[in-house]
Amino acid sequence: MFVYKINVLQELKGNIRVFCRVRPLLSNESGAVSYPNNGENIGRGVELMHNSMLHLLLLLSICLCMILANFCKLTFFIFCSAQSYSFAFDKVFDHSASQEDVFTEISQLVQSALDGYKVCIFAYGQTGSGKTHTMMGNPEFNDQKGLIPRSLEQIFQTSQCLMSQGWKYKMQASMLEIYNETIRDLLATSRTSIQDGAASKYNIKHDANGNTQVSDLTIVDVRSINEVSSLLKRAAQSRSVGKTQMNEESSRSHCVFTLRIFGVNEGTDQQVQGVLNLIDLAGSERLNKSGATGDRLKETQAINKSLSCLSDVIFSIAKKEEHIPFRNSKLTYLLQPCLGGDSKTLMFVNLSPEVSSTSESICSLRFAARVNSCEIGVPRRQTQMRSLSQG
Ligand SMILES: Nc1ncnc2c1ncn2[C@@H]1O[C@H](COP(=O)(O)OP(=O)(O)OP(=O)(O)O)[C@@H](O)[C@H]1O
Repeated sequence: MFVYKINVLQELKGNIRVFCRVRPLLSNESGAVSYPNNGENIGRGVELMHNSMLHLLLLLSICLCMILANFCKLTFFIFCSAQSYSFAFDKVFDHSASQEDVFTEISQLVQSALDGYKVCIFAYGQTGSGKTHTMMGNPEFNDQKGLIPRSLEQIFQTSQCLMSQGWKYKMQASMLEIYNETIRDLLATSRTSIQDGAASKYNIKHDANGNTQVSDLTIVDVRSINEVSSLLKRAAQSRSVGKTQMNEESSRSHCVFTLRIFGVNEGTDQQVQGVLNLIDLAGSERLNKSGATGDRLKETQAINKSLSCLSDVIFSIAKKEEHIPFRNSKLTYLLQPCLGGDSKTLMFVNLSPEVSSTSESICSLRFAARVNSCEIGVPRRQTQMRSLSQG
């Protein structure tokens, strides 16, 4: 099949792949991120320089002694005090990477959903680090479109091309957010139904094949990119967004877009069933830095709690523990087939390059390194002959 080579490579690996993206500096603060320019980590490595408080205190006391003993050594100690942290992932995009550059790297992974794989791509990172820019971007402008609109365009274009080989596809879209540990249907037709239904509806269930159903969630048949674009617009208007000290337009929820793809080849009777999950997680943030109070505080606590559950799940998978605490939050339970099943899963870790974000970036990178080391099941194509499924 057309992306056979890539599929085989990913199947052999069985790990969650991680791409890192560093956004450009938005303020005139200086940056703390650099990239290796030689060796095997070109294009894969990222380095952060960090002066921790503990480090500075230690340095100050050493320096005081050094001033008394030998003034010249002071500069040497100041230089040595900044610690460098190096990480390597499957791919690192620096501040100059365009939306198109990023999409080019994932386009074949997206395509494999048409081949019958479950594909899951999610963005993780500190608030304001560029997750929404990476996943959604600004769909109104060609050069600013993010992964979600680009992926959908590609899926529709390719499915059209495959018609000449006998393939016919049916696609269904749904979109939800997890806000304060409650699921909201972003494609529900009125705002009331989004809020009313929250408590009692939307139970998450996984079947034996790892296919996820969320009860009562609106599922829309989509036949063209124009139909999907208007759904994305509708969903964007419903999403919980608020202004924080860290981001003018901060996503206060985890947002999950799902496209189910059913394909049948009229010539060979082969059937495939793929899923594409594209997820923009809410950003982690330090309460003292975000200055959150009232509703924002409650949201921040819910966001941090579910991200901490995600971290617990990743730790358990990495350590190959018998019990993986998927059920501890809605987010981890929803992501169970992507993290513990037979999906092709890719995580973007987004970074803010400012010096003031360094300790948060190091936390994100450590988490990402742990995710990268997780071995999940071998990706599996969902395919069968039409006669078998009918009989
Ligand atoms: N690669 C980039 N190029 C240009 N601007 C960017 C890039 N990444 C992010 N930005 C800008 O940085 C700001 C914050 O980005 P964004 O809203 O995507 O962050 P976020 O991680 O989704 O934050 P939150 O978790 O608070 O929702 C936005 O103004 C966005 O347009």
